[in-house]
Amino acid sequence: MTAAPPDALPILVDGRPLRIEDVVAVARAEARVALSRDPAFEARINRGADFVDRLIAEDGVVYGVSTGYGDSCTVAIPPSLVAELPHHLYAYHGCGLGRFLDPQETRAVLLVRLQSLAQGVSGVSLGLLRQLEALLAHDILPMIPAEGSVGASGDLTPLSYVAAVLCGEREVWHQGRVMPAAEALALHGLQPLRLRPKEGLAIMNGTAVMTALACLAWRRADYLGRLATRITAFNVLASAGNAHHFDQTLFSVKPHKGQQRVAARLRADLASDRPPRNEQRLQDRYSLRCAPHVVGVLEDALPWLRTNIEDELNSANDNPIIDAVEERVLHGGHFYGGHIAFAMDSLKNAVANLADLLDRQMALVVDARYSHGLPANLSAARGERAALNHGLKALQISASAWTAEALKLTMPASVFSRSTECHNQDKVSMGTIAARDALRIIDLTEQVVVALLVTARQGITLREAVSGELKLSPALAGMHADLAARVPLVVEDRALDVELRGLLAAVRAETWSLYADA
Ligand SMILES: N[C@@H](Cc1ccc(O)cc1)C(=O)O
Repeated sequence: MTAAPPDALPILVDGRPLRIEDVVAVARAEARVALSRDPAFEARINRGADFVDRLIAEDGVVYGVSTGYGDSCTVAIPPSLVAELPHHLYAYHGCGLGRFLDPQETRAVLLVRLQSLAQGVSGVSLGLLRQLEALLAHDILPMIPAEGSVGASGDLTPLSYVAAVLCGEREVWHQGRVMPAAEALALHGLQPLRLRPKEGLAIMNGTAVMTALACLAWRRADYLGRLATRITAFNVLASAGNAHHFDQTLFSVKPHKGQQRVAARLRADLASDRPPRNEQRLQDRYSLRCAPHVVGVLEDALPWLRTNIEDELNSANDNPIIDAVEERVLHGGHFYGGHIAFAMDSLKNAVANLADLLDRQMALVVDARYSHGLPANLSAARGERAALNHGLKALQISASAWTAEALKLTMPASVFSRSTECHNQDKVSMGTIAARDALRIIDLTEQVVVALLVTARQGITLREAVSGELKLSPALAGMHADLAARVPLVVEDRALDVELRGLLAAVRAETWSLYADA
């Protein structure tokens, strides 16, 4: 993937709120970023940086500007060395390890940091904002190691890689390869920055990495909730289940709005109207009957998760905050990512529960004891070849492995706060770890989802073979036909991994439009 096309929609950064969708569009290179050229905006930014300059000249001492950082704030830096200080900040934080953020994640980080600095209270120059804009415009992506942030004092270590690249140091991903940052800047006629006194802290002392990852996780979780709902509908039909578990009156007495929406989606998919006075089969197992109660937890959480994520996205999450209007320096802890930590720990739980729900549904549908007439392992082989073929047996085992791994990762990260940095940072959020866990759980849940898409493709066809043609709603018929085109019916045993990877790519691309209700 490369930079957004020049005619892509611009997302204006001028200090006004952005939404998760804006971050996702920039991450996916579907939109480009335009920093405001409005003179009032530019004046507001310059005023902050000018105030910091004046303050140093007039007062001599400003935390993090003419002192050491954090616990070292009692150390005064000699005036002749102050200019070197911000470069030391990113230099000694260059100790990140682990995987590198991928291009989508990195673009999201750049935009999220730009959005925070554009609030105009971080005391940075317009030149710094423009350099961030230029990295996005030319798709010059700092190689950012994912590990090494405690998520308070923000994402100091990973963001040191952004600071260094702005100054022409360390490495970037550009034009399909890793290259020195200086080379990439030169290719586009960009000058490395020389950071002004407060600018190292302003770039690094914030929550941009965890917030960027949270935006991407939220979007994928939203789609997973929809997929889990659609897959439940397929499994109800494949296993000759009871569509009336999702009855409107039934859900009118349980007022969770998201849960009601999931039930309504299932009603629409199953084209079910009023249940008869007495059902032939009274109650299906919980993984089918309680699907709205499981998917609904995510559905009801998504709006408040959005609020938390977007409030962080639109915040000045830096320290100190520079109030150039009242001419004050406000020392606080806005780099503390507690809301993102809690949001991501919660999202982990809700998404892993989707994996668990779907894994249990698959266990029912592949088991001839519970599937009401479907062949064992959903094998389509007939006659003497039936003995030879094992259908989806291994796929169900794999789905259980992916589910177990997702569930294992739901341990909250935010409760593992440690006192660090000589007890200055004695309570920290671990929000970046929570966000990374959330993404991993989402990866695993997407894998469970594609196993279930193969199950749905197989299960619906085999139900029709057993019970005659099903009257599928147009949405289900269309999606089943699409799945059938992607995955030929499994009759003779075959390796499914290539098809599964194809389905994974389709999930990541949000290929199927699912539910226009919200
Ligand atoms: N985040 C700390 C500053 C800090 C920066 C870098 C460090 O290595 C340590 C601490 C504060 O604002 O109080």
